[in-house]
Amino acid sequence: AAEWRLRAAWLATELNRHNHSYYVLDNPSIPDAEYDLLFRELQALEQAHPELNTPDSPTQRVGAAPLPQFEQVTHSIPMLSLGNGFEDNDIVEFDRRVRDGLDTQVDSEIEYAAELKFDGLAINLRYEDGVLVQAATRGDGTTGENVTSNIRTVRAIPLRLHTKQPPKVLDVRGEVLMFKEDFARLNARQREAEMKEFANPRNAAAGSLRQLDSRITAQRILRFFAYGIGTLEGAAMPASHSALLDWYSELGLPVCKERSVVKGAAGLLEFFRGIGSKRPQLPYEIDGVVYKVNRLLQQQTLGFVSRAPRFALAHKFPAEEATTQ
Ligand SMILES: NC(=O)n1nc(-c2ccco2)nc1N
Repeated sequence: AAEWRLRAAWLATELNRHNHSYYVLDNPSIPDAEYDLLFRELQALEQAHPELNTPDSPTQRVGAAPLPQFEQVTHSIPMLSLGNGFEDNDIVEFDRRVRDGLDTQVDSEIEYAAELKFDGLAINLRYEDGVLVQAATRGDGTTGENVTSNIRTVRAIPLRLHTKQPPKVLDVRGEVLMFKEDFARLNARQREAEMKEFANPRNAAAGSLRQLDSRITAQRILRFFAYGIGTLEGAAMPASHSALLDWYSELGLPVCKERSVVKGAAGLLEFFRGIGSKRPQLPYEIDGVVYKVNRLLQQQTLGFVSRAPRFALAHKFPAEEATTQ
C-alpha cells in the first residue's frame, strides 16, 4: 500500500486519540496548534485521495452542507422521561415504593446508582458494528429528529467505539450539553456579531443541535455524557447500571465521574446533599440528580408506569431565581 495510506491511517489514529484525551478524559495530550497541523495534513491527504474519506475519519467533524429539514426517526425502544421528587419525603416514598415493588424484606436496603441530572438535550446514538451511524433527539419519546450530521461535529462523541469486538447494534442514550464557560464565550461572540444571545446553556445546546447547517454546529463547543441504553444486539447486557457506565467508559464514551452506588433512602439523600454543595463549582449546569435501582433484574421487575420508569426518580433542586451568570 502506498505510504500516504499508512500516513493517513496514522494521522487518523493520532487525531482520534487526542480528541479522546481532550473531550472525554478532559486531559489534553497535544497543543492546539500541533493538532491543527496534523488535522490539515489529513484533510489534504483525503482531498488528494477521496477513498480515504471514511465515515469515522476525524476530518468528518467539520460539518457538511445544510439540510433542507430534519428527518424523523422512530426510536426502537422509547426514550422515557423521569418522575420527579422535590422534598426528602418524596425520596423516602420512592424507596418505599421500590421496596414494595420488589417485595424486599424490611431490614435489607436497595442498591441505587446515583448520578447528575444534566440540563441539556437527550440524544440517542446508534452504533452498528462499533461505527456511529445515526443520532436522534428524544422528541416526544417515540419519535425524534435525525441530527446525525450535527452530532458528528461533537468532538466528545466517538465516531467509532474503542473495541475490537463491538456489539452489532448499540443505542447509547445521553445528554448533549454546553459547559458554562463555553456558553459565556458563545454569547460574547453573538454580542460581537450583533446576533441574538442564548438565554441559558440548555437553549444554546438545543439551538446548536437543531442547526440545519452543521458547519455552524461545528463552531459550537458541545459536550456529551452517556447515561442510558436502548437496543443492544450481539453483546450481553451489563447486570447493573453502574456496570453499564463502566462499560461505556471502556468503549470510549464520556461518562460523568460524579456518580456513586449508594444504599437505601439515606444513601440517596446523602448523595443529593453532597452534589448540592458541589453544584456551584461544576463546569456545567445541572437541575438535580437521578437515582436508578442499580440491578438490572430489579429494574425489570419494577418496569414502568405510564411513561416513566418505576425504578428511577429525578430529585430536583429548588428552582433558583434567574441565574446570575
Ligand atoms: N437528564 C439526565 O441527566 N438523565 N436522564 C436520565 C434518564 C432518563 C431516563 C432514564 O435515564 N438519566 C440521566 N442522568
